[in-house]
Amino acid sequence: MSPQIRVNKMGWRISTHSERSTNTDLMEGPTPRHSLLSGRYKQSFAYLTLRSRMPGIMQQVIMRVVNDLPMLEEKFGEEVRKDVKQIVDAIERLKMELNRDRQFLQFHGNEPDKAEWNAFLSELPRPKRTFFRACWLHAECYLYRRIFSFFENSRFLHNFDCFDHLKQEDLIISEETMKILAKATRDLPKTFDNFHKLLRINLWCNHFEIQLGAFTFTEEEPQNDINVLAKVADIDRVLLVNDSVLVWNCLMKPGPNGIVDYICDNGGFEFFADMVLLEYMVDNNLATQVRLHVKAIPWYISDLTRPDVEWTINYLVHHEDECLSALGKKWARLISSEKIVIAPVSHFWTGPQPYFVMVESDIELYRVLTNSRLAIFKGDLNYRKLMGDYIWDSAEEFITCLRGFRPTNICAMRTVKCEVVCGLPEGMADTLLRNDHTWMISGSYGVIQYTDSLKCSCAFPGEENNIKSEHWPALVQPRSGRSTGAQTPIG
Ligand SMILES: O=P(O)(O)OC[C@H]1O[C@](O)(CO)[C@@H](O)[C@@H]1O
Repeated sequence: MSPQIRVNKMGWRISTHSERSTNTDLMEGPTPRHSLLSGRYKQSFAYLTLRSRMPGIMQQVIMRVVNDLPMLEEKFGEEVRKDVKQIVDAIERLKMELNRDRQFLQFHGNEPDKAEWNAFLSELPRPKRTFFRACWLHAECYLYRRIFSFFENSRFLHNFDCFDHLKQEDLIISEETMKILAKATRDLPKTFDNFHKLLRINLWCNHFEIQLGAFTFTEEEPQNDINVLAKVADIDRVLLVNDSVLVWNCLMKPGPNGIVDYICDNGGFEFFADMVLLEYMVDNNLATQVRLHVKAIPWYISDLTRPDVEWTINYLVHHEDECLSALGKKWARLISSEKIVIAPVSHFWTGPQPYFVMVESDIELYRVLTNSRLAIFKGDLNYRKLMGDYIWDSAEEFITCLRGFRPTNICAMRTVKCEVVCGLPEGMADTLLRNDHTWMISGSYGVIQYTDSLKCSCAFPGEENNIKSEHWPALVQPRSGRSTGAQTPIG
C-alpha cells in the first residue's frame, strides 16, 4: 500500500502507511454495542489510531528531538547526543512493539507512578495485555506513558516536553481570537445568559479548529461588545445535550462550599477559553475558588501541564497588546490570591483507569473532589474515562454510565471525538448516523451533561459515612434523571 499523508489535529503531517499486521485476532466491522472500545475492531477509530495515528505521532516525536539536537547541544553539551540517540531508539522499538501487537511491558526506571502502572498491567487478563486486544483507553494511555518514560529516564532530558511547541504555537496563532474574546468578556454582568454563552464558547473550543474560524469578524462588526458572544448561537446547533441550566443552578445554590474542580484538557487556545470562563465564575462568586487539575506529564499531545499554565500566563503578561497583557496580569493575580489554584498534581489523571475506580485506586484524589461544589470534566478523553471507554446505549442516562462515580456534582463538557456517548434522546444517534457517518469522530457535535451527587449516601470503602448531610443542605437531592432541558435558571 502506498503511503498516505494526513494532517492531524495539531497540524502535524502523519504518514498513514500500513505495515502487515501479525495480529490474527482482529475483527472486521465496528465496535459492537456494549463493548469496550478496542483496536480489535477494524472499523473503529481505535484501530485507526493504533494502526496509523500513533506511529505517526511517534515519528513526529523523533523528528522533534532530532531537529532540536543543535539547540540541546548548546544547552547541555555534546553528551546530550547520547540521550537523543537512546530516546530515538526506544521510540523505534515502541513503534515495532505496537505494529506487532506485543505484550505491554512493565516500567523499570524512575517513573514516580511506576508501582501503580505495573500493578495495573499485571492485573490485566493476559489476552488483554496487547495493544490491539486491550481496551483502547489502556493501550493509548500506555503509549503516551511509555513515550514520556524515555525522556524521564534520560540524563538531561527528564523534563523535556516533546509537545510544548505545539501547545505554544496554538496559542500564538490565536492572537486575534484572543483579543476579541478578551474584549468581549470584560465586566460581563452575572446572568445565566452570559454564563451560558461562555460555557458554549468553552465547549466549542474543544473542537480544535475553532480558533481558526469560528470567531472571525469583518472590520465593520463591533469587536468589543456582547454581540461577539451572541455569535456562538450560530455554532451550537449541534449541541446534542445541554444541561447548562443545571450547572448554573448548582453554582447558584446557597451553601458553605463554593469550590469548583476543573479537570483540564488541552493547553493552547483551549486553556485560554477555559480561563475566560473560570475568571467569570470567580469574579461573580459562582465559585469561591477554582482548582485546576492538570497533567503530571506531557499527555495526548496537547494536554495542559503546570509549565503550560505558567508559560501561558507569562506569555500574556508580556504581550504587546494592552488588553491581552492586562488579562494576563489579572489572571496572574487570580492565581497569586488563590482564587484559581493548580491542584496538587495527581498521576491518576495520566493513568489508564476509568473514573469509577478512583474511589479504590486513589482515595486521596477522590476525597479532594468530594470537597467541592462541582467538578467539571473537559474534553473527550475525560469523557471516555467517565464512561469507562464503553459503548453504552446512546440513550442511557449519564448518571448510570458513571457507574457510581459521584464524588460531587459532575459536569462533562466535550465535543464528540470517539464512539462513546450517552444521554441522547431515543433515536437521535441513528438519525445522526444516517446523515453523517463520521459524526462520532468529527468533533462537530457536543454535549454539556450534568448530574448531581448524593452526598448523604456516600461512604468511603471501609468507613462510616463521614460526610454529614447537614453540611450539604443545598446539595442533598433525590437522584436526578436525564435532564429535560425545561429547568429554569435560578436568579
Ligand atoms: O483533547 P480531547 O478532547 O480530550 O481529545 C482527545 C481525544 O482525541 C482522540 O485523539 C481522538 O478521539 C482520542 O485519542 C482522545 O480521546
